[in-house]
Amino acid sequence: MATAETLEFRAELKQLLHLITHSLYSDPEIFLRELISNASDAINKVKFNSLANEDQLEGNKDWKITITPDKDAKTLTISDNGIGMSREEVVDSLGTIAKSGTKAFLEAVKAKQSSDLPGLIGQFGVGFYSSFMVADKVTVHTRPAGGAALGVKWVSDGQGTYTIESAEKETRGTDVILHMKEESADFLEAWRLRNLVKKFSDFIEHPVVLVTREEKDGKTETTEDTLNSRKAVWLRSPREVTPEEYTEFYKTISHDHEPPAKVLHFSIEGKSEFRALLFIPATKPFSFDYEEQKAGLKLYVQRVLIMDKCEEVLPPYLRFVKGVIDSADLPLNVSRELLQQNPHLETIRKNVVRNILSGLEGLRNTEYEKYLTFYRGLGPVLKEGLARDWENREKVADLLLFETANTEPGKFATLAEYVEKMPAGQEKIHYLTGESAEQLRHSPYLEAFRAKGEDVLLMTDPIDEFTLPHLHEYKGKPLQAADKADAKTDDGDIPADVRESFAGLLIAARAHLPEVSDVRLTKRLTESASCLVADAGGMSAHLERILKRAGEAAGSTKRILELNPDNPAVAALRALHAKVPDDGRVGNFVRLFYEQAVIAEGSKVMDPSAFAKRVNELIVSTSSVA
Ligand SMILES: Nc1ncnc2c1ncn2[C@@H]1O[C@H](COP(=O)(O)OP(=O)(O)OP(=O)(O)O)[C@@H](O)[C@H]1O
Repeated sequence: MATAETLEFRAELKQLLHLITHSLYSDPEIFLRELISNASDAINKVKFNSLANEDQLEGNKDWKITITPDKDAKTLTISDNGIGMSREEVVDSLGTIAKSGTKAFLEAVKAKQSSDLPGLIGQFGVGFYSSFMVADKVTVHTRPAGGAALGVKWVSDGQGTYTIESAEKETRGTDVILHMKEESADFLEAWRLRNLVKKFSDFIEHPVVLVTREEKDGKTETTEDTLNSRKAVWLRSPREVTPEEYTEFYKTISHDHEPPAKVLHFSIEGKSEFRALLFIPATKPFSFDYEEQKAGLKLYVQRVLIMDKCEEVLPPYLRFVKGVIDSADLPLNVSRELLQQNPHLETIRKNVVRNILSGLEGLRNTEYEKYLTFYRGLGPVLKEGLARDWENREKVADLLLFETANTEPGKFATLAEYVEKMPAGQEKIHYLTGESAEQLRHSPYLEAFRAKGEDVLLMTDPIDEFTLPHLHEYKGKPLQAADKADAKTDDGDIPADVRESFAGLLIAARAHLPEVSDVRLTKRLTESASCLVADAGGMSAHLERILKRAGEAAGSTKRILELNPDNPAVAALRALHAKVPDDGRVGNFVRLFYEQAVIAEGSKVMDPSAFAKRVNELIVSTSSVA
């Protein structure tokens, strides 16, 4: 049998423990919520396993989580008769940290001011390790089903190493023994524990029992007192549940430190019966950028937890939603494969999606500021639905917000509002993508639309380039990129004589500019001299920049240079070319029109010093005083 071994925590865990033990955590009391939640999960796991193999229970199914304070020994013990852990599981679970984004999270923490740290760590959710906020030593004594000899003891002071040794344990399950720090001694008071369980863990479905011992007449009297009301929140009537109870439940399942923006609590009856309790977060959780986020809800079948993250009931673009589904119809011993084919699941999923989307709509209509905060963080995730949820894409589109050429900076319009304000004769929804709304507002592409009184959506999320094309149209109006070729705004309306007079210049310009696929006249511009447009099916300049930044070999697609024949500079160049076709300046000036257009679309000119030289030559040639 293996004896005591001292092992090192994995590097990331060491750093995390360092942060925790240096009391950067604002809320040490949450350790109790985390440990009770782990104990409850452990009971759910063995309960689930026993569906297939009752031997696992070893006759021990009087489900219970006990909290035992011992003021003399200064310990607080949280015990469960759950699944327990084998030696390997202890090393895997308590010596390493499984969260995928821990490294990135720690990098981010390093870059922040120390005053921001408590909030950040709280949001990341440190689970078991939060014990070290209140204890200077933690002992875990645990064993899985299979007999006392499988017992294992894990001990650590959270400083970098832990020891692990075999230690017989009579009953299956886990004892977590916290050796409390001096300043955390008040967590050994019964009243304190009572209040905390009521506050954090009232809804835990298994009894949370406070065990106190008192010396009376030379004898030790033990009292057991169940502290929680054990009513699963989702099974209660929404009228009976207080906002605080919802919030505490949400915090337990999400690790979020803020209350949710919206609670959706509903039940469906009929062919498929189920209850759902879903939460929409107030902001993008900090961990969203650092951990892989899988969509999923807790799936209960008749109050037994079947799956902690059932992906089948929630599409990936709604992965920010947390919550519970409790179904009456699914079989208890369902496997993931069988589950996928179960028709009830499809009904659940459809209902869940419909309720979330209308919940978001309700939030937008009644609590706009809250919606805005949610949307600023999670709008880009929601937008994935345009591409991924064909059936609901118009509903997703209803929820989107855009700045437009006409909105005040920082204010938004919905697509429905945009369409409502479209003047008679406007057939398409125009949009322009780029880095910032401010930059786009100055774009020459807006000129002709402005002149016609038509508005343009300004899209600044990188994901817009990928998701918007999937929408195709909204309320029967096709979407059209303002910087892409469109028959309406192209040179069709230009009088034949104007075209004829420019023909020579256009031929010369094409010869001077191998980087464009064509040079032509346009009605798109009313003030500027030139702009670049992509072919109808081509890639916009913005998308090309995004792909290049992401290291994708996008290559450069050639765009079309459009010249505004009414612009005085373009007209002057036409006159110069008509008079002296081989004047050396023609090539330079054509290139300047091209470079202006490159700058206007938000890209960089290839050779800035040559550009400056051309401008300077122009200044010299036109500044001579007669
Ligand atoms: N009481 C327990 N019984 C059995 N296993 C446990 C117990 N407590 C912790 N574990 C194991 O240790 C792992 C790590 O626990 P920890 O609280 O750090 O994270 P978690 O519970 O997996 O994640 P989260 O806190 O985000 O829910 C758990 O996933 C579980 O496998």
